Amino acid sequence: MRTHVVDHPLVAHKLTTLRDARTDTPTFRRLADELVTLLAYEATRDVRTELVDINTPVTRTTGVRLSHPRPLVVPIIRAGLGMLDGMVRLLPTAEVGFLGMIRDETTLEASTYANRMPDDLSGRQVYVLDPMLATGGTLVAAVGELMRRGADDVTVICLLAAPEGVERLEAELAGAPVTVVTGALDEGLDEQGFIVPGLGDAGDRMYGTVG
Ligand SMILES: O=P(O)(O)OC[C@H]1O[C@H](OP(=O)(O)OP(=O)(O)O)[C@H](O)[C@@H]1O
Ligand SMILES: O=c1cc[nH]c(=O)[nH]1
Ligand SMILES: [Mg+2]
Repeated sequence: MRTHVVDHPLVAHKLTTLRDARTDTPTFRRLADELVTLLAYEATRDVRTELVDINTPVTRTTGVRLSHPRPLVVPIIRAGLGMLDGMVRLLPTAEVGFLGMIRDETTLEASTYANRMPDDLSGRQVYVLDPMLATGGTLVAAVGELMRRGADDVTVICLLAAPEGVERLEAELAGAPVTVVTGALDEGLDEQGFIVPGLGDAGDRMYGTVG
């Protein structure tokens, strides 16, 4: 597994406002959307392309276009849904699959309550969207489900990651073809499993719910 922390002043600037407890829900959503396009720029560096001949108004030339099979984008419901529009704006031909997952706030165990994805993911580039990589339980389970369906090229895009979560993914997905792209690697987790300094509960802040 490979981890890439995107070191860019615009990412740091937007993350700072996202973290700020005073940031309201509409602004939080807008910033998450903007951040995913910046992170996706880095995460799609190896997206598969093919050569294509076109005519410009001046001459014939060879360019590139996204190739088949189409990439698959998988937001982890709920909070990951807030990253979907920004991602498909960059990859308009992508197919979208869905995983609904919730972390038990006491045991910190992740469970899946919705699963709507293509059966065969072999040969597909898969981009998983989840703003928070905390203990890593959610993403270990999500990537495991993708690999059971034959996925062999998975990129996870997170807004924030904790070192504990990255280490768990490295341990449990050792040797798996997985890349994690994150806007920041934070200090760690608190006793409730929240990322520190973090931004609180991403889903609640994204959708205006409490608890
Ligand atoms: O790395 P982990 O310790 O598993 O925690 C990370 C998960 O927790 C949050 O989801 P949550 O369970 O709060 O669901 P929500 O998106 O519906 O709020 C977050 O969006 C991740 O999916
Ligand atoms: O800090 C955290 C950890 C898990 N899930 C969140 O939404 N925030
Ligand atoms: Mg939540």
